[in-house]
Amino acid sequence: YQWKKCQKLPKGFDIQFLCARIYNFLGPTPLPIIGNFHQFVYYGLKLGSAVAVYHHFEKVHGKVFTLWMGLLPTVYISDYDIAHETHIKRANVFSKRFATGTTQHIRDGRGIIASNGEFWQEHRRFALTTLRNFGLGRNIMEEKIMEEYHYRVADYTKTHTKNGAIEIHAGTFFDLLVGSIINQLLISERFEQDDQEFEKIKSALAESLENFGIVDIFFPCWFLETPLMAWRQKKIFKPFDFVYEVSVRNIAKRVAAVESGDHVIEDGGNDFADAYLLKIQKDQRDGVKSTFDYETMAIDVFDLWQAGQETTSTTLTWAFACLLNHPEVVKKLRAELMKLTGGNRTISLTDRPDTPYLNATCNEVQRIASILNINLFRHIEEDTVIAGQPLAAGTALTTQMSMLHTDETVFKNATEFKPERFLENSNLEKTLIPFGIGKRSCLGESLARAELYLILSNLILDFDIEPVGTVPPIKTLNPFGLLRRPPTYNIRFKPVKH
Ligand code: HEM
Repeated sequence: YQWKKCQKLPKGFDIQFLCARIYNFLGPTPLPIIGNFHQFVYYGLKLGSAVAVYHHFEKVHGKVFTLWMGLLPTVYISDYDIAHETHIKRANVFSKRFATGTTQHIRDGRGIIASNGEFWQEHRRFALTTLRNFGLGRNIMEEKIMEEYHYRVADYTKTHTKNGAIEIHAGTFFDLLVGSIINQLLISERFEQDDQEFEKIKSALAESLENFGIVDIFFPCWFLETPLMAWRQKKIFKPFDFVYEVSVRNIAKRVAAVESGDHVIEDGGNDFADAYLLKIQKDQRDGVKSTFDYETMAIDVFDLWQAGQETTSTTLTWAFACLLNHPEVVKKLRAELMKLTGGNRTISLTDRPDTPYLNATCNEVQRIASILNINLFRHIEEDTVIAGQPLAAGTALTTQMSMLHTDETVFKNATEFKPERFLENSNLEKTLIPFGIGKRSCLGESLARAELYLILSNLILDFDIEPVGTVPPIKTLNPFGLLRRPPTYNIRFKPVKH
């Protein structure tokens, strides 16, 4: 690895310079075969979370350090300017997804999250254009979100009212609401409270994501699929298999409905599935070699559903855990929203310029939630230099948002939930990157931002909130998992009489 770097040193580098920088660049000293796994486990047990372990290595080795995951060097960036320089200014080198392990199970290089090259470009562009055509970033999106919001609140009012207030499990409420929004966009279907399939999808995803860890990211997929790893497959693969099965079934149902004439696609269609079928038909008509077929359609839908459901629902569950702990924030929010609406109308996306405190609260929620303990990795295909340090081809690299968002030099008292910090320092927003950075950043950012803004604000405008039982701690349930799960709690929504 070192030899390879020496052979292709960029202009201006010499061996002495390289040696001087090597300790800083390499991070903790790795052992043969296992790399830094043992240090990761040791500090993990000592410090209690993946993010704390990363911060420990950052303190010793700087804002760019390497951990060897077995034989693979993985580089971590925890500085916004370096992240910007690499992911945006030099996007051509830093935009390839590192996708081995479980991400390739089912996908096999397809879908949007784990694909690369032309396939990724085509499918990402298609998904973005299609979602935009169906309203992403426009009024239609707001209408769809608010329709689901009103439906879900009315539904729970009917079934879960106790002493004049709705009492619910927060996670389930946001799961159903957000799951229905993305499902409406994809296949025009809403989930209902007693939907057994939805329950199964949710518990399957929760099981997978709770158990998903370093082994599943870095070990090659073929190895994870061997009988030796059967214990892991049951926990990680099986639940994903079920979610994919549902996607395949939904696509088959739509195709059958179109063929039988029960579903007619008019004017570009009503949802993502319609648009995809039109694209398949068009490519067939034009006789072009196409990567759009029923199988890739099921994988794209599987990717969008997974990426769009769990992330946003998790963030909203974090949001209300924070708000239950901070009634003073709720009071300020209510005052801002009442001043704007007089209690006579709902909050709309066009209110954004007039809701500085709400905007700051959404930012602070995303910072505290930092829903990925471990961000997705990029794959470096050529020798390069980053922050003055040589980097060999074959390295996996990531900007670790969970570290950036808890950097005490940027966000003082980082564990404290304090929306005011974004009002006191307008530069802070720039360093908040919950959706990632660069070409591979989140495809659903504008949808997710709209959901967070509209759902959070309208719930605060319409209801007083109280915990059922004790106030949930602002603490994750799985400090080492990929997705940083929020606490589980029940919440009471008491309608406000305006
Ligand atoms: C609060 C909600 C959300 C958060 C915090 C979030 C965060 C992220 C992050 C951090 C990434 C990886 C970025 C990187 O590699 O640098 C990502 C990728 C992605 N997200 Fe989201 N996301 C959210 C909601 C959504 C929604 C609603 C959708 C779908 C409509 C979506 C679809 C995707 C897709 C398809 C990718 C892969 C993009 C690619 O590889 O080109 N996300 N998201």
